[in-house]
Amino acid sequence: MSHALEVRGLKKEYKSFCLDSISFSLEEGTIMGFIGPNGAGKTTTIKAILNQIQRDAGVITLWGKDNIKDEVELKNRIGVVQDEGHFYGHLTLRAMKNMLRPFYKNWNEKTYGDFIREFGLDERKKISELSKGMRMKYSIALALSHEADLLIMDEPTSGLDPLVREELLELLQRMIQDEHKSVFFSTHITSDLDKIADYIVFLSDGKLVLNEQKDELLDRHAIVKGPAELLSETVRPYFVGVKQSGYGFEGLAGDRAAIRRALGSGAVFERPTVEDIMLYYTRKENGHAILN
Ligand SMILES: Nc1ncnc2c1ncn2[C@@H]1O[C@H](COP(=O)(O)OP(=O)(O)OP(=O)(O)O)[C@@H](O)[C@H]1O
Repeated sequence: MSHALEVRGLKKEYKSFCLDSISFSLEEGTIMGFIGPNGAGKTTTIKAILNQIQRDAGVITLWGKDNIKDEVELKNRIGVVQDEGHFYGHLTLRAMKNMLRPFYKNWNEKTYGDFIREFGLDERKKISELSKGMRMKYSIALALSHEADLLIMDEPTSGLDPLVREELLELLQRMIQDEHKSVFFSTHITSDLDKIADYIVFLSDGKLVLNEQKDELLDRHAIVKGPAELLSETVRPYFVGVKQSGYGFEGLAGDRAAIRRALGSGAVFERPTVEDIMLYYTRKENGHAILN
């Protein structure tokens, strides 16, 4: 299996934050969701991959090529969507597109036009006149119009209405039907990942907490509900975190088979969502694994 992206030992230190030697890789033909609470280091990682910030240590390769040394060649193969969007506000959408177009070897004007129509964008408008969602759509239209092999997107679905969000997710799934295309995107909308992600990378406070195939991650864990008396000192270590109420407890266990054996039929076992995983692990990382 070849890798579209490999990040090895990436470090970046700011005054009050440290991206702590993180490593992960993205296989061609797959979608990787990049999650973590505010300030976890997702944007910092994405900026390092795109060589927009200087890293302190580590190696980043795309299809085996160095992201700095081979930057010019690689840029043609990457579609980027970032919140900031490096656009000039005083230009119209058409003028901005005409300015960017010559930088891409495989620019496809028809694909671009189709997206502009599909997203209901008016090319005569100035960039500064766009709403947040429209700006995101414009950014996505540009990123998808030069036959990129890898999309790197920082919260692309934030600001999109539910219908367009759904369309984008479908589009990403269609894109990876071509087994050489891949998608890496950060999001806080974890339900998007339940729908389309193949892999999940989870950062918290600059540290890599989870890096796993989504289905394995969800199969391995279990949401467990039961009466308070079941939650003995012997079973507590099985849990990533537990919430207690007057009626009983709910917790996330990291080993579904083991917790089933330990608790037997007295408890209910459910498949977690990506959101459950993220919430429980975030609390654990913050030292709040047990909530009363
Ligand atoms: N230029 C900078 N100078 C100093 N600190 C920075 C700089 N850029 C980011 N940071 C800090 O790095 C940390 C990680 O920020 P980052 O934007 O990567 O997080 P994130 O996971 O993308 O968060 P969010 O979900 O809120 O977008 C934060 O504590 C932030 O304040």
